[in-house]
Amino acid sequence: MPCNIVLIGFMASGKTTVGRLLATYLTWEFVDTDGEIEKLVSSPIPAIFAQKGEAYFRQVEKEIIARVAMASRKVIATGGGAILDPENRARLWADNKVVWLKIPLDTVWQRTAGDDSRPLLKGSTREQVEALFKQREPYYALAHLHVEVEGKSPGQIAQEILEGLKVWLESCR
Ligand SMILES: Nc1ncnc2c1ncn2[C@@H]1O[C@H](COP(=O)(O)OP(=O)(O)O)[C@@H](O)[C@H]1O
Ligand SMILES: O=C(O)C1=C[C@@H](OP(=O)(O)O)[C@@H](O)[C@H](O)C1
Ligand SMILES: [Mg+2]
Repeated sequence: MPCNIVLIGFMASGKTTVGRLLATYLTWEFVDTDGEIEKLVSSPIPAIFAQKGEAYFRQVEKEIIARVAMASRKVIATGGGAILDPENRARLWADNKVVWLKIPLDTVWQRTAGDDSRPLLKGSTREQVEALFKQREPYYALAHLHVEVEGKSPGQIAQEILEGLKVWLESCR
């Protein structure tokens, strides 16, 4: 029976950072779908986008999600665009708890200034990123638990997730 916590949210909301910490608190395994993609393709994300394109990246992302969503007692950090695909959503939501790390767009911008690791931010204007943000928000809002990240440390956010999922977590022990 899958019993995973899935972190979703816009780029730089802290899915990877908070997910890793949350997994240590729970003594569960941590999986980052972007990390799994990089391992499978043996290439960093910017190189995958540059050499093979976004469509290829999404195809590999989908394969990885099909695999990890069936795991058990794992904290799964997704990439910010993973929830756009309806099959990904069906797999991530099935028997798992999905948590939205909700970040203001201004904070995304501050956190990623000078960071070249996210091709969709690097190659886009602020207006384009804002459009992506608004397009994705209704899908993030489908999460079981919404956590505002602004002004909180990764540890505080991880604690808030533990508190919010307390009853469900009892059934996963
Ligand atoms: N709660 C937080 N407060 C301040 N900085 C954070 C917080 N969470 C993450 N960060 C920083 O923001 C950046 C993006 O975090 P990351 O975990 O990679 O986000 P995501 O996986 O959602 O893209 C990193 O530099 C990370 O250290
Ligand atoms: O939002 C997106 O479409 C993407 C988010 C990235 O992950 P993070 O959300 O961890 O930055 C990574 O999957 C890729 O660059 C595409
Ligand atoms: Mg990440």
